[in-house]
Amino acid sequence: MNLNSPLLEIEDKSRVFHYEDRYLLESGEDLAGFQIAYTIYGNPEALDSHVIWINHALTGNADVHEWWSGLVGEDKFYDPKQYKIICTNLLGSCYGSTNPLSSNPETGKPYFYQFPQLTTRDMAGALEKLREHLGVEHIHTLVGGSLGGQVALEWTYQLGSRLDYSIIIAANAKSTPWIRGFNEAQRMAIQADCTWGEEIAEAGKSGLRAARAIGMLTYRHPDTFQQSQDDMEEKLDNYKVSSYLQYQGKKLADRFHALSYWVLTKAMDSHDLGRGRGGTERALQGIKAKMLTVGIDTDQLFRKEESQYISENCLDGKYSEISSSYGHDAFLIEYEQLHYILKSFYLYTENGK
Ligand SMILES: CC(=O)SCCNC(=O)CCNC(=O)[C@H](O)C(C)(C)COP(=O)(O)OP(=O)(O)OC[C@H]1O[C@@H](n2cnc3c(N)ncnc32)[C@H](O)[C@@H]1OP(=O)(O)O
Ligand SMILES: N[C@@H](CCO)C(=O)O
Repeated sequence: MNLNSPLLEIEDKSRVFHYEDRYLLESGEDLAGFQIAYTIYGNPEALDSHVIWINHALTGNADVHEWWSGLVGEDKFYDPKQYKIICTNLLGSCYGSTNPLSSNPETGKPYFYQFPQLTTRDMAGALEKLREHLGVEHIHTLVGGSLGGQVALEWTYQLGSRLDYSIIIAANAKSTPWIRGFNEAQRMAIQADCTWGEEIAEAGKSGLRAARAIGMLTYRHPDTFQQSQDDMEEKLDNYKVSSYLQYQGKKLADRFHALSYWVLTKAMDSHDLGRGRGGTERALQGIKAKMLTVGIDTDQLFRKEESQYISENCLDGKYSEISSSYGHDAFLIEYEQLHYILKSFYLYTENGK
């Protein structure tokens, strides 16, 4: 098959996978089945050796060619003419996968606050169920950033030799007290919303605005704000950065649910590749895939040393760095550097691209 044929039909399909059995979670609780929304972008006939699986970050969705448009798309680095590109909406998120607003099959009503705790391991396990359902025997590359990187690392461990390349960007092997602290502060903002506790879809919406504003401070860097949010005129109130954070808070609260935000930040807190596996170093040594970790020099949330730690402890690990004034979110923005880093990695490992 000529994967580069101009006649090749490129499918861009959003689908939903239904897992009907009981899904046991790390907490000991379970879900009475779940669904995962996913997109397959590219050649549906592509061989398993051409499957690229990409995870989104905290508030992303399955439409990877939209939120990572600089890297995924026709004539981009991950080109659907060449690859079968799969992206899911992670379990717990509100873009089509089972989340706290989904109907609980056992009660016929939304879970709301009864939704069980998820861990990154549970989220990776759900991806594994989808892989089995799709009959994908082998994955060429698994990529993820931030929360998506944590889930990707968990799944990398579980996939063993079914995976060739794992690319973990701005993430870590175990959540730090710093990350958990910021997540707790954001959940406190949600809890302070007087609608929190009500069984309505909009519960915690104002709190979510404040939570996103706190989050933005960790996704950017002081230099980003100095460059774009400094006030030129002398003033005593109504600063530019205030309007920026208000805007960002509203923008997220208008497209996301506080209940999902709660569950996903809790999952991020739970992340620990080494739990029950003799610690992170031992778990990392058990990874079979060729590993690239990418740190960001200005990341204040997931420090670059946490990415370095992963590659240093894997049997076949390489580290690269994005230099950016943008901070943590640089992995969603600095396409040119990512292109160079990815290309170098595949060339370095010889058998890849
Ligand atoms: C359905 C979905 O949308 S989900 C999929 C998309 N989202 C994801 O995948 C999540 C990951 N993506 C992201 O987090 C972001 O999109 C990023 C990091 C890639 C880019 O962040 P942005 O918010 O676009 O960039 P930035 O921080 O520069 O802010 C720019 C926005 O703030 C506005 N803004 C900038 N300064 C100010 C200010 N002082 N006051 C008010 N608004 C301001 C800009 O007008 C712009 O608005 P817009 O988003 O409506 O165009
Ligand atoms: N900006 C990212 C969060 C951190 O990766 C998102 O909204 O998904």
